[in-house]
Amino acid sequence: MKDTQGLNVLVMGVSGSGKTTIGRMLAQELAGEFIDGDDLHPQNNIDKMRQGIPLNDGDRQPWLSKVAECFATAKRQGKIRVIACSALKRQYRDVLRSGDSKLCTLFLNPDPQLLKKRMLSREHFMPTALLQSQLDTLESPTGEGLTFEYQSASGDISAQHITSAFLSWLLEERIYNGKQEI
Ligand SMILES: Nc1ncnc2c1ncn2[C@@H]1O[C@H](COP(=O)(O)OP(=O)(O)OP(=O)(O)O)[C@@H](O)[C@H]1O
Ligand SMILES: O=C(O)[C@H](O)[C@@H](O)[C@H](O)[C@H](O)CO
Repeated sequence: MKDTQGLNVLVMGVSGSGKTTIGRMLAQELAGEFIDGDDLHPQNNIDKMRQGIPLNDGDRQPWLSKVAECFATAKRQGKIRVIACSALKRQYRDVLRSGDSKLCTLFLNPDPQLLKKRMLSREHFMPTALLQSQLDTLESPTGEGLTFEYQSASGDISAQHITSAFLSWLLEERIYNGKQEI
């Protein structure tokens, strides 16, 4: 066992997949810090999405660098940090892993109908019309290291249940035991 405490978790998925809800819960359970990646977007990215225009690689690049830097800082300081960030493509996640090569990922992957229902019933800058472009852009992280996927295709599963399943996975995989890196 290492004597340094520290863990970085990426909670990823398309819009409405539950990143903020579950990321916040997870950070609380881990007694760590939560950052919503949406708060790190430059204003022009928010404006673009608000207008119903999907972001492109160039728009996301400075934003991903910021998120990677947040992971790198936590790593240096031995902190526990959970960041909600869509991280839709493999190349985006590679940028994030440049901040911490041992980054753990929770991939939230609900059924598109459920996503649509959730997005229609909330107040948010992201229009529901952008959901399809999010789904089209998504490259599954399955098979990438230190990744746990939660697919709730058969219906809504509580955020608490998903959070607990991820915490159990961290323990089973001997990644983190609630006190320190294993
Ligand atoms: N497991 C869940 N069960 C039921 N409702 C959920 C669950 N997770 C999230 N929600 C609800 O779905 C909506 C979207 O969740 P949330 O904002 O956490 O998603 P998000 O991935 O952060 O979205 P975005 O990236 O668009 O900000 C919210 O209204 C939230 O309360
Ligand atoms: O990469 C992207 O296209 C963005 O990060 C979006 O995913 C939104 O920020 C988020 O979902 C807010 O609804």
